[in-house]
Amino acid sequence: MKLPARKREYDEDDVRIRPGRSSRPRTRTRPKHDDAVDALVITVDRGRYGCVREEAPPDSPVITAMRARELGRKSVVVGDRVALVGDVSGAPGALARIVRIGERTSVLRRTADDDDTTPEGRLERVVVANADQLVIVSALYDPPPRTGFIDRCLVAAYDADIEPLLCLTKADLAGPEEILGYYAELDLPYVTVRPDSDLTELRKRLAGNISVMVGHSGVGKSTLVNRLVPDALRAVGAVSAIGKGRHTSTSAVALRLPPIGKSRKDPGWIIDTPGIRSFGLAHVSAESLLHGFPDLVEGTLEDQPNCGHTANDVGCRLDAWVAEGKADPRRLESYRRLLASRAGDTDPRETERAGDTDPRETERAADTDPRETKRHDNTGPRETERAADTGQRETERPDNTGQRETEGAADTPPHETSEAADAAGRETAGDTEPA
Ligand SMILES: Nc1nc2c(ncn2[C@@H]2O[C@H](COP(=O)(O)OP(=O)(O)OP(=O)(O)O)[C@@H](O)[C@H]2O)c(=O)[nH]1
Repeated sequence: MKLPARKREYDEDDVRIRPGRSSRPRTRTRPKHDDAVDALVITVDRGRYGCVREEAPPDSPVITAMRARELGRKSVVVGDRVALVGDVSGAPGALARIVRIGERTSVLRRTADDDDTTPEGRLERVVVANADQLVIVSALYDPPPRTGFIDRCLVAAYDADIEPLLCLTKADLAGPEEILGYYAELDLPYVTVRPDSDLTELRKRLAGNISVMVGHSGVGKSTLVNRLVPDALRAVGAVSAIGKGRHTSTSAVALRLPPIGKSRKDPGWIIDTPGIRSFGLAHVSAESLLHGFPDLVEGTLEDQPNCGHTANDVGCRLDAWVAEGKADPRRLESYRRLLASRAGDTDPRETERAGDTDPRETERAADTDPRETKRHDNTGPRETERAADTGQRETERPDNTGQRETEGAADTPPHETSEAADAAGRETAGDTEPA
C-alpha cells in the first residue's frame, strides 16, 4: 500500500469510536464448535432465545440461549435453525450460546408501512425464518372476511416463496361461498373451521411443515391455536403468554403440534404471531406485487412495455382482461390499491376501510410508535438496546441507508455493548465466556 506523500492534519473527525478490526473475531480464528447441537428457535425475548432440539421428546425443557459474539450482525428470529454450545440442559438458569445460524429456506418479512420512501416503510422486519406455509386465518362472519388483508398476506407469502393456506373460521355463522368465489381463479387451498369441527383436515395440512398463522383480531386465531396445541402455554413455559393478546416482547412463538393419532409422521410446527395483524409491503417491488395476483398475471402479458398497471395507466390491458370476465374486478381493484399504497398515494383510512389493516393494529405501539422511527436515525446506545431487546430487526437490505439498525451487541463499540448487555441481561459477559 502506498503511503501518502505528506502527513495529514488530524482533527476530531478522525477519532475512532469503534475498536480496531483486529479485536474482532475473524473467520479463520473462530472456533469450530464441533460439539454444537442443532436446535430450533421458538421464542425471542429481550436478547434471549428459547430453543428446542427438534428430535428431543416434546416435553423436553426449552433451552435458553443468547447470541454469541461471533454471529456478528446476523439476526436470529423464530424459526431459525441454530447451533448451540454451552449449557444446553434447559435447566433453570442455564444459558447456552448460539454460535451458528443455519441457512434459511424462507424469510417472511413485513414492513410497518407500504411506502418505502417513508421511515416506517423502510423499517423492515423479519417475521419468521424457514416457514413452509402461511396460514391466513379469516372469520367468515364477525369480523367479516377482509379480502384486502388476505390479498396482502398472499403477496407476502408468494414473495417469500411460502405456500398460502386460507383458514376460514366461524363456519357455523356463515358459509364460505362468497369468499371462495372471490378467489375462484386462484386454486387457493383452504380449510373451514367451526367450534364443533374436528381439525383433522387442518392438522394434515400442517403436518411436516412449519406454518405461520396470521389473522386480524377477533377471527378466532387464539381459539384455534389453543385447540391445535392444548398445552401451548406449557410448551413455551413462562416466556410468553400464549393464546390471548400480544406477547410481552416477542412477536412470534413456535409451537410443536401434537402427533396425529398413532401416526409417526412429523405433525409440524405452528408459529403464532399475536402481535402481527397486518403486512406492510414496502419491501416488495411493484413487479413482485403482481405475484400475489396470479389471476391477473396473464392479463399483463399483452400489455404495453412499462405499463405500471395503475388506474392512471391509460390502455392498461388489465382493464380489458377484467371486462372480458377473465378476472374478478375486485381483484384488480385490490391490486391497484396495493400499488397505490406502495407508491404512497393512498389515504390510510381508505386502506383501513378496505380491510387491509386491522384498525387496532394502527394503535399498537410496536408498529407505529413514533419513537421507534425517530430512534432509527441514530445508532447510539438506546438503539442498540432496542435491537438487543427484540432480536427481530433486519439490516440486510443494502438500500436501507440511514436505516441500519444494529442487531445485537456484537457489532457495537465496547461502551455501547456494555449498555446493551445491561439491557439484555448481561449478554456481553456471556459472550466472552470460553467456548
Ligand atoms: N361462533 C364462533 N365463534 C368463535 C369461533 N372461533 C372463535 N370464536 C369466538 O370469537 C371470539 C374471538 O376469538 P379469539 O380466539 O379470541 O380471536 P383472536 O383472533 O385470537 O383475537 P385476538 O385475541 O383479538 O387476537 C371469541 O369470543 C371466540 O369464542 C368459531 O369457530 N365460531
